[in-house]
Amino acid sequence: MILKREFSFDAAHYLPDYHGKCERLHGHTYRAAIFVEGVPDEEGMVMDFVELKELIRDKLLSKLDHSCLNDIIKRPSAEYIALWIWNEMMSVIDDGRRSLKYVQVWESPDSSILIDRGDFEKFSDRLEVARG
Ligand SMILES: Nc1nc2c(c(=O)[nH]1)N=C([C@H](O)[C@H](O)COP(=O)(O)OP(=O)(O)OP(=O)(O)O)CN2
Ligand SMILES: [Zn+2]
Repeated sequence: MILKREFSFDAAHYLPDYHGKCERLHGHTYRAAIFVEGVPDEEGMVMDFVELKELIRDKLLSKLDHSCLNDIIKRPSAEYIALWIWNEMMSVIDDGRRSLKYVQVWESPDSSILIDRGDFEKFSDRLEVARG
């Protein structure tokens, strides 16, 4: 079974080296979704939605909401934001019985990226995290 929790955050960003309006600082109300695959436990749950909500708040929203994403990720395209979210969440989701299945990030209601484990393994080395 695949469980999903969606959430949103407001953030500013600009795309370095992009030739067009997005190279200038601007903002989005991003939407994102975490998909967890697993089997129901003795309580009948793949994962407790309350636990997932708290992990999203502590691991993601505390850093992303009302941030400038370029302070966190050097090239904050939706693609790289999804890789960053995967990197933050995989260790707290994966426990042998359940695992992170997909991360989806919407930059606008009509534009989103969906990544899976294979994408993370292939492209995580391209993720440049801003430091300091
Ligand atoms: N594959 C990607 N393409 C683009 C990304 C991205 O993350 N991945 N990001 C951008 C910019 O961030 C840009 O802000 C998005 O612009 P747009 O799609 O035009 O969205 P708007 O909501 O600003 O659209 P309006 O029509 O201006 O309201 C570009 N490409
Ligand atoms: Zn943008």
